Amino acid sequence: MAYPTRVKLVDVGPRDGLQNEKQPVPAAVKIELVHRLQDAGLKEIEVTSFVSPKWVPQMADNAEVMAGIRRQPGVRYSVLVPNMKGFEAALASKPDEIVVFGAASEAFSQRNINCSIAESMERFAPVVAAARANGIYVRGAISVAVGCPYQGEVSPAGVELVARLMKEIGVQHCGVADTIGVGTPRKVQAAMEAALKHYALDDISGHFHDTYGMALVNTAACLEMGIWQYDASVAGLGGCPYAKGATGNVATEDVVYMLHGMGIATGIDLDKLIDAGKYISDFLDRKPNSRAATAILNKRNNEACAVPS
Ligand SMILES: CC(C)(COP(=O)([O-])OP(=O)([O-])OC[C@H]1O[C@@H](n2cnc3c(N)ncnc32)[C@H](O)[C@@H]1OP(=O)([O-])[O-])[C@@H](O)C(=O)NCCC(=O)NCCSC(=O)C[C@@](C)(O)CC(=O)[O-]
Repeated sequence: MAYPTRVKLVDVGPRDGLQNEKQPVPAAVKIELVHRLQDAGLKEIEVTSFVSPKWVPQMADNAEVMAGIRRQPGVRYSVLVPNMKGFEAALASKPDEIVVFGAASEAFSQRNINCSIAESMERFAPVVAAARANGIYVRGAISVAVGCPYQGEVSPAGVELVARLMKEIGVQHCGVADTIGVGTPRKVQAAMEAALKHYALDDISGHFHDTYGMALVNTAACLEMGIWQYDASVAGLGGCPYAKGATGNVATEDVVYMLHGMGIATGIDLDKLIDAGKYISDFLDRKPNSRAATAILNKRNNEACAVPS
């Protein structure tokens, strides 16, 4: 299949990226990050999650962050929701999209959302119905689609099962997530093929963490299948609090650099995106975890230091 000519990237940095940070990140900083991402051309931003603050304290300011965003026409703002309590709170903040998140392994489902896969679907079903009744689009995320920190290998059959269950309860989009970044191209393609048994190509996305440095090559493998929607996190922020040892998501800057180099449009201004990544990295007192951002920031510094002849 030919590569897509255009790719949609969802920046999950404000949510997936920051949820695991130990230091408090003020709502104002999260809001500024969202503003910088939309100014860089991101058309979908995963802003926060309406989960239990006892489980993920960093997202406790969800309503404040959603209320503080200067919404830009054409940009979609999504939030994670695990149950009806979360949905009711999220609804008041007017998201364009909600994300219900299940897992392809029983062990991860228990650790992450404290219930079995079957129970998670029972919880999600009324959430999905209520969201759709309110005109809110529903994405589903299938975590640990190629490997689980508690179970080990995850088979494509596990992904297919969760994709089928999500489809049956009315989830409109299926995100296939390599939560701990253990996937390699053929394994990731097999997980995608499993999801494709229940979702159309246009309703599937990839979400890759970069623990083993495989996220870009896995993205390229999915591009070969025609998959044109991906999550990524500015400055490579992130990690799931219930997937110890996993590093951040693939850096949005690296994905944009690769796609533009392949002649694939994203609508994103790489320089502005790098500035957004530097903004949040400076706040967190670290360097952006992006090879492309590091190279371009070094180039900028060298140019600034160059002595005119
Ligand atoms: C799902 C629960 C809530 C079940 O947690 P539980 O303890 O089984 O829930 P419960 O219904 O028994 O309620 C216990 C307490 O939590 C409260 N509660 C219950 N629900 C909510 C809510 N929505 N918002 C706020 N509070 C809530 C509830 O009111 C009660 O409060 P208490 O009476 O003790 O004071 C919990 O396990 C949880 O919050 N888990 C979230 C874990 C999480 O956010 N993980 C990271 C996101 S997933 C991810 O990062 C992966 C992804 C998507 O990026 C893709 C990938 O890479 O894999």
